[in-house]
Amino acid sequence: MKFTKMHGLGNDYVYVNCFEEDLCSVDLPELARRVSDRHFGIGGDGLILILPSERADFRMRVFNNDGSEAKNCGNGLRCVSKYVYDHGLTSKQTFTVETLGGIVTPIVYPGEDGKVEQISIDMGEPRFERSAIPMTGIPEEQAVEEVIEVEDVTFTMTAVSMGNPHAVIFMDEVNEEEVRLYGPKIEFHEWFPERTNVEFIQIENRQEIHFRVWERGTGVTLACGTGACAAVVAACLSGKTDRKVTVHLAGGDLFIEWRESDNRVIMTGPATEVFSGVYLDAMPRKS
Ligand SMILES: N[C@H](CCC[C@H](N)C(=O)O)C(=O)O
Repeated sequence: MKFTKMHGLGNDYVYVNCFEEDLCSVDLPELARRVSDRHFGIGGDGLILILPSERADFRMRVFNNDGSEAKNCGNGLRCVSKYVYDHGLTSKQTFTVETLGGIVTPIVYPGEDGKVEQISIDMGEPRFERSAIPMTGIPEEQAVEEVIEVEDVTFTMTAVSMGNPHAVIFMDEVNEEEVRLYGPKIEFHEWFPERTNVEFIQIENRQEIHFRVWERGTGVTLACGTGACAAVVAACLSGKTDRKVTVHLAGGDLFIEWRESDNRVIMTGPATEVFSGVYLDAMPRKS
């Protein structure tokens, strides 16, 4: 199986062009687990498929490294957008990509060599209602600056869906130890029947956020695009930032705007193609 290794600010995935590879009979969750293994496989935070779509120009499927399928992936969308333009699957600089969380609209910006350097993606509107996250166990219809408790420790949390679930935790100071300690406990918290991504944010000023993430189905990653969108929406909703914010992630910066005119979230940042290869190990077949 031919693959391409790409990353968005260090959030790295194994990409397969399914216009060329037929994975219809493959056990995709098992393939994601195998190729993501950084010792026995290719290595990555998961597997992303680039597919034809009947509703958009392309379709993206995302599998975390535990094999769970996700409904959206911001860093993945920027890499898919770069891939389809750089590899000639489209000559358009703006197009549509279907995800399980909805259809998004990337705009790619090629550099002097004609290869895409920056990508802006209209990620659509954030959603807060319980049913959209999904969330259970709270009386309110939305969780905005809700107090969430894990093992006698309480946090202030806002839940936002960007097609996938995010629990944004406001911290006075973000540290890696607390991300690793409390991330999984909140990911599996009883309020989130489908688990959740967990963003820990520290407000630097009205235009900057310090950000770390524990991703559902993967754990600590260097960046999370949908999480950065959710973090800006949560911070702005609480009056802590403006609508245009630079998010400082472990792997680099993303620029996020929660546009007042149409309530849509625009994510801008880079994408990198690292190498291509052929995966020679046995392909897991659907049982
Ligand atoms: N772990 C996420 C999927 C990947 C999202 C993240 N890598 C991004 O860039 O948005 C989930 O299960 O919803």
